[in-house]
Amino acid sequence: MAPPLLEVTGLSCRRGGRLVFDGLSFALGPGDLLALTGRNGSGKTSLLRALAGLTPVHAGMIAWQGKNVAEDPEAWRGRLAWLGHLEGLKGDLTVLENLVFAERLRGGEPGDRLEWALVAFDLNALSAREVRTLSAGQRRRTALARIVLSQAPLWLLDEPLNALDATAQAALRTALQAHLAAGGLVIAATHVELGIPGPQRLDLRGGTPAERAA
Ligand SMILES: Nc1ncnc2c1ncn2[C@@H]1O[C@H](COP(=O)(O)OP(=O)(O)OP(=O)(O)O)[C@@H](O)[C@H]1O
Repeated sequence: MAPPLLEVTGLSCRRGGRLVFDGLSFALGPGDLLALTGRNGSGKTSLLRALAGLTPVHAGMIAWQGKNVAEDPEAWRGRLAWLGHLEGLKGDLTVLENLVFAERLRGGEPGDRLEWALVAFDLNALSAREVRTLSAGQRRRTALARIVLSQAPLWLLDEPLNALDATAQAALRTALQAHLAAGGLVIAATHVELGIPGPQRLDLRGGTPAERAA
């Protein structure tokens, strides 16, 4: 078995003064998919945000290749691609401009992969449209194209199937499987089955250890 790339140990997170989760530990290696499940408010988004460094952790450690990611937040940000409820796209830029902009922010040039990402999420016909004029599903497809372009080893996805039609869901599954087959890692919060064989599962129950044990 490959050694873990990502190790989460004893992670606790408070939001609004309340403990959302406490003492979470798990480890993932190359090609691992972790599905986060749990009721509304159980802490799935909070865990993804904590992993992405967007929400502070109260206790515990996140390590990548054995090194605490808090020691070099910039390097950590470069290793992950984040898809939240809000896509974080620039409304006044076109689909194409958004993808190029995101790649340049990461210090790269999309090159040939740009065409591939546009085709993968059926965005060619929309590439010159300003993102603010797109439907929810079209915006989601643009955000997913940005994720696959990123070449980040760890994808953190919050309800990635939301707003996607059947064709776009199939495109996402293909992209996820290619990423995992190439040794990438995925952590996805989801209320529905992702349709990828053999995910690991972490069922969040929220609250204090005593509440979780009840
Ligand atoms: N910005 C915030 N400030 C204070 N509390 C928050 C904030 N965001 C979320 N919370 C609280 O943190 C807890 C976990 O919320 P979170 O969004 O992580 O749940 P979730 O499992 O992703 O839920 P859902 O399935 O509804 O998306 C909830 O009790 C929620 O009310």
